[in-house]
Amino acid sequence: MEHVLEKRFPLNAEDYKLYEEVGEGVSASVYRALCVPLNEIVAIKVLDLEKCNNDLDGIRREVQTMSLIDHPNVLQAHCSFTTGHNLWVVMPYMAGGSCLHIMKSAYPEGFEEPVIATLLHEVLKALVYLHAHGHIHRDVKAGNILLDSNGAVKLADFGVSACMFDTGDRQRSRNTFVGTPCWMAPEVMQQLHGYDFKADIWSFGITALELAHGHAPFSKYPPMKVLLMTLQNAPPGLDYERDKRFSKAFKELVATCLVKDPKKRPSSEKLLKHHFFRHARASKYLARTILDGLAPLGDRFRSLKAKEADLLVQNKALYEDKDQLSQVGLFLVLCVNDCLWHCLCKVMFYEYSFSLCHFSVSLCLRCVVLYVQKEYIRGISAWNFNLEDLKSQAALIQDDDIPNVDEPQKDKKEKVRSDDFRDSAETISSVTANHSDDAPTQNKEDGFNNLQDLEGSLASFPSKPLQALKGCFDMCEDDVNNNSPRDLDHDYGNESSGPSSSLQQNTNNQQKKFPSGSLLPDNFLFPKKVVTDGDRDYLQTKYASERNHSGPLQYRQKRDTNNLPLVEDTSDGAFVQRRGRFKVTSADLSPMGPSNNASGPVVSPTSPPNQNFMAGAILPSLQCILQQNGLQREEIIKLIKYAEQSSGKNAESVEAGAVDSLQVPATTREKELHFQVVQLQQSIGSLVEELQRQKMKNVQLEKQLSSMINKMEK
Ligand SMILES: Nc1ncnc2c1ncn2[C@@H]1O[C@H](COP(=O)(O)OP(=O)(O)OP(=O)(O)O)[C@@H](O)[C@H]1O
Repeated sequence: MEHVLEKRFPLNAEDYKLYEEVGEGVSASVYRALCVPLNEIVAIKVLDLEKCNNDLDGIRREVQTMSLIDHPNVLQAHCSFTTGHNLWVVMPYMAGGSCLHIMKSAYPEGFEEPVIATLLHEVLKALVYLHAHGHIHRDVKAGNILLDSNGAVKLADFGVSACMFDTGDRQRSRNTFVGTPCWMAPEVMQQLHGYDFKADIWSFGITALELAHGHAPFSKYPPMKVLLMTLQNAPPGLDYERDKRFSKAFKELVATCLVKDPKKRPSSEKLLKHHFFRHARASKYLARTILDGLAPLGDRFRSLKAKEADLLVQNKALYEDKDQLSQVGLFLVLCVNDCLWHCLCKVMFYEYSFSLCHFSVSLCLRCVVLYVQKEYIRGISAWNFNLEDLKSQAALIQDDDIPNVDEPQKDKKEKVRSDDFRDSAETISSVTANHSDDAPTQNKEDGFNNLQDLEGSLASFPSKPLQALKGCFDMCEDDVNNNSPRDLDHDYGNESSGPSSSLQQNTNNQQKKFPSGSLLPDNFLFPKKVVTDGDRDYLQTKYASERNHSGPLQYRQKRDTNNLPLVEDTSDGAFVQRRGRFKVTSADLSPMGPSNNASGPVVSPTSPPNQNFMAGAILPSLQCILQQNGLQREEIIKLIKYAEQSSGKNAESVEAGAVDSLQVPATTREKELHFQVVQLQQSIGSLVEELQRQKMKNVQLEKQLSSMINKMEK
């Protein structure tokens, strides 16, 4: 055990000399510094309290936790004090930096297995210690695993940790929706029964995959999609084919951690005995292998930051160009004849046929384009999305991985080239739940397609589901309560110390600061280039660091530079492009229209060849607009169903009514739906309140019961 506290670090800013910046997180910048009286190099995390005033509770928790813990694998704070409006947390300087930064600098494809085993072993020891002392870390990820120059590994960042021994309001924080989406356990997202230490085991499993691949599963997707994918899909894992370089033991370890039912996950203590850790070496091994030859941390940090800043500039320019391009595209498409539109409609909006088909039948092209434009704008305001966020969410998500990167494990024989974001319904022949016997067979076509599942998932959120989702994952119950019609604190004596920020505040903060995972802000567009790998063309990120190595609250937006189609496989089925729920085949894109659709309108073969190009420019925009609209429509139907059910009406007639209501003219329909949504929000609000009240009663009753049992036992 280290006994650094005995050294008595001074509590005065003048006793420290700040050197270069070595890290940046959502809430803080970290500097290398010299503690002058002790002549010791330290790291100082500087938090601007004025900027963090919505999360003082989190900061207090972090500082408290960091000063009380004492384990060689947990980053302990030497001391902390305020200076001006800043809080300084003085801690040991970890000269190797975080595993994430090491990967970004030198191992973009991830580490070798012995390195991973060694890292994970050390991290697991930290978790065993934390769990034994009642702490849930809640943000285990490569960005929070720090290495010292001698290879020592420490788990850092207790900003969102929680204590299992907390009671009252602090206990409620265990039901809080915090963490980083890609690493977040399903039960943390679901908010059904709260969660415990096992949430860290899930994040540990995701971290294992992150260390193996250089990025976490789903890291390229926006948070909302990550949530849905985590909840709906079979857990991610190491792929039998793609991850051949990894041992069976490693695959098993990952599979053991990534089981959806937390009860079926092992405890950290049990996991420590897993045979995979027989491969673990002493931490010095890390110094020899991954740290050797690396530039000093400050330099690495600076160059990563510069590289990402460059990308930001490039992509901003590209994005602006692209905006202009799509305006031109819109104009051009307006000039294209209806015939082409009908063809495209069939191709692109095939899956929306139930509600959108009539556009292609009865509306002219100009109306369609105007309609989708209007819907797009309406969509933004209707759900009160931040425009940039919405653009990101709607961004055409492209698989920049070699196929099956993060695909859930499947039985080798039954493995189809399915992926939630790759597959269309017809390509899915079977998907077996992987190691998790509770993981149901999934509809993996798209994270949004299974209405029932989605409904279930969303219904389980503590407050307005969409708001919970778009709250960017750092929302606590207080935020929720602030949005409910009545203040729960009134009923339950809240010490009101929790964050009281609105979602908007969170979003704003997030735009100002960049999480540790990345040195860049949100809403940042990444270019991809088409590269050729053997006989397969695919879009590749320009830099490995383009992925969403996000800290809490962050996600990355990805777009190709020029809307080039993602060529996944030009052989069977000739998939040219698959984005979200859409699938476009090369046949579909042919001027003859989709060959397998006899009823589909046919484009004149004499159509000018540049029509496809023009259409290509506009298709992606239309795709995302319609995707958003489709989602919103589904949400509205669900909300209507939900409210009607809760007021005792017949669900079937509601659904019929909801669908019928989609057929009436847009303005009337909008008004009606809007009214119903307001009503629904109100009734959901009161249901949530009631649920919370019952939960609290339950907790109190449980406490009374256990104290009675205790008394009786005595
Ligand atoms: N003691 C340390 N020594 C060296 N580098 C550090 C140290 N502590 C933190 N860092 C670097 O600074 C980055 C940000 O620190 P930290 O994670 O504590 O900030 P944060 O705002 O809580 O970040 P986030 O919540 O985004 O993970 C880390 O990812 C790491 O690269």
